[in-house]
Amino acid sequence: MSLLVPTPSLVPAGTAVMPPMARQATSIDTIEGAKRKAAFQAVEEHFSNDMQFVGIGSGSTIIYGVEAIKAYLTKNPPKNDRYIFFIPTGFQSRKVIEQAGLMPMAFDSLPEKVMLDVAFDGADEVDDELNCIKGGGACLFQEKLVATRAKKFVCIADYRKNQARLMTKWPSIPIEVAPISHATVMRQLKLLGSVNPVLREHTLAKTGPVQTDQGFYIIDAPFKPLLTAKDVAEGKDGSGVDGVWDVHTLAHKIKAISGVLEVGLFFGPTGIEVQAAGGQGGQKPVACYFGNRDGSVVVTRWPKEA
Ligand SMILES: O=C[C@H](O)[C@H](O)[C@H](O)COP(=O)(O)O
Repeated sequence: MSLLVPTPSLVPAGTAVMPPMARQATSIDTIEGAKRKAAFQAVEEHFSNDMQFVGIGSGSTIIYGVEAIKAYLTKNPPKNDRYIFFIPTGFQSRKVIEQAGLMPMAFDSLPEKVMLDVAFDGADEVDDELNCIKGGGACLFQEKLVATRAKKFVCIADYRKNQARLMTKWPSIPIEVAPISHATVMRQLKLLGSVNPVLREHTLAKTGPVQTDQGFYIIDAPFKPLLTAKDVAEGKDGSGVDGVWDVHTLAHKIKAISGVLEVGLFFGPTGIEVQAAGGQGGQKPVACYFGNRDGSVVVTRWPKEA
């Protein structure tokens, strides 16, 4: 049976509004099963009951991540009734944590020196170097804050998200902007080579632009497929000539536009190195778990195994 990808019941209506081209007809059972399988494997390999602070991302896939954490903790409760605190990346994420009976802690309540033991999240597309596009559900800013604060970031997705380069199947880069600046940011994005950036609106157009948890807007900016660091090392030009960019250069260019709060490109170092790098790109995952149609899970790790 071929149906539209469902809005998960835990996602408040109007929150997870995907860019138009992402709404593809697909088999619900297969995709949801693939995501769930990937989530359980990711949690099995990266979560344990002696952790103290755990980041929880947003979207439909992370719901299975929380289900897997809950299942693990039911079998293996933390010793001495100790709490594990789960740091959400937005409203939906907090609801998912609460509904699982886990203990949320606001990002800005974290003790100053604390690093999260791990942060789990989904992605819209992941390339060969584990750079990610995120923000399909309009949650990229808090996701980047939380990922940047984690000792390791682990991504959970399905096979559709696994591409050699970003912008292969996913149509656009989500960019969170201050409402007053949206028109000027769109003009600047066109100058960078984005052919038709659009202000994301609710499906019901009369309700206006989608607003993020910060009350900001999202612009979805299409670009040509983005070059990886390997492409650049091999001599390909990612400086924007003919609208061809590499991930790092484009992310920095967009972030520098006045009015941009955050760009939905996660790149840069992994783990604790991120702090030294100032957290510019968020961080990319140390591993991404892609659930497949046949029930298998492909794991890509960074740095790549030899
Ligand atoms: O803004 C939303 C987040 O970046 C999500 O993690 C991303 O869109 C993936 O969502 P889903 O798991 O629903 O595909």
